[in-house]
Amino acid sequence: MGKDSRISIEICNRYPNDDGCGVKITVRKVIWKNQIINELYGRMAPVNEDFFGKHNVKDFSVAISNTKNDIKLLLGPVSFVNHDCESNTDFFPLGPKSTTIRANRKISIGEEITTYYGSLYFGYNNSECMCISCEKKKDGHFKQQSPVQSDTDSNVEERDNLLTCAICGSYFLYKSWLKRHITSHMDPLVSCDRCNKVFKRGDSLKRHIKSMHETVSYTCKTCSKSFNTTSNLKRHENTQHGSKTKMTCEKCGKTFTNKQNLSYHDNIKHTGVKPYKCDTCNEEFGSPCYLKRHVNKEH
Ligand SMILES: C[S@@+](CC[C@H](N)C(=O)[O-])C[C@H]1O[C@@H](n2cnc3c(N)ncnc32)[C@H](O)[C@@H]1O
Repeated sequence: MGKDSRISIEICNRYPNDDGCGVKITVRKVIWKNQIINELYGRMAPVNEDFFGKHNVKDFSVAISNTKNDIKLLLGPVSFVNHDCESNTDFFPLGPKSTTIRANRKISIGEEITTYYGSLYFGYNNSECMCISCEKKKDGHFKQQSPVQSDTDSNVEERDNLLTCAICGSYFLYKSWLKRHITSHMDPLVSCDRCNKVFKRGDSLKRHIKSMHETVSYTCKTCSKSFNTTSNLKRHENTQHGSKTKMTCEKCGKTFTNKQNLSYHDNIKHTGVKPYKCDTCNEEFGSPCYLKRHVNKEH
């Protein structure tokens, strides 16, 4: 980092998984709410569930989103930013493969810049998270754990309408979520009888069989090309046969398949107009998608 940089990189011994050579990013000049911290950019490389079979997740700088099917390796300076469940920045995507972060409140000199990796990075519901907010609230890694029981059926405990996993103490609203979670404590269970690929969960195996071995095909009426899912066919029709006229942004030349997406882009990138208001805290956003992301994270 240059002498005039807003941020600096410092040694951080808080997290055992960093093996004594961890770092953190701190602030040297005040960063105001909504300022984009473009020094901390990153490139995202999608990975699939197989990745976890071959690597220890924590060997990498990995950002995991809220669904197990949308996992991205995050590379570049942003990967030095640690996670906090009440982070002072959010990811600010720059395109499908790159991102940076944006302050969600004022960050004062000396404060650490933190962000939110998603709810699965440190175990389900971040039950192993060691961030400062979890420490203060006695949550994550600092939460009192339920005692371990030997019988799987007795690993289900109902408390105040929430279900608790007695192995790791994570809470779940629905029994089906808890059941699925419990399989994550077990060894790989199921294998595909057609190609011997191993999966931790039955629903992953089902998805695999459907996409790899069951050749239902959807045919394009214009060029007769076949696709294994309707969404792939739809994407092909839109991109190859131009069923939708492309809309071009006059200010930067970026194209969109519909007027609405062009208008969201114009709000966010060019005009700063924010027509979508959060009912709970009145914060305003340039697109419904940004508003939805805010509501999911904050409320
Ligand atoms: C994306 S890197 C962040 C930078 C990291 N401190 C370093 O020195 O490379 C993610 C790693 O940082 C550590 N870490 C960051 N935030 C954490 C948290 N809230 N709880 C536990 N470990 C955390 C873990 O070792 C994690 O695998």
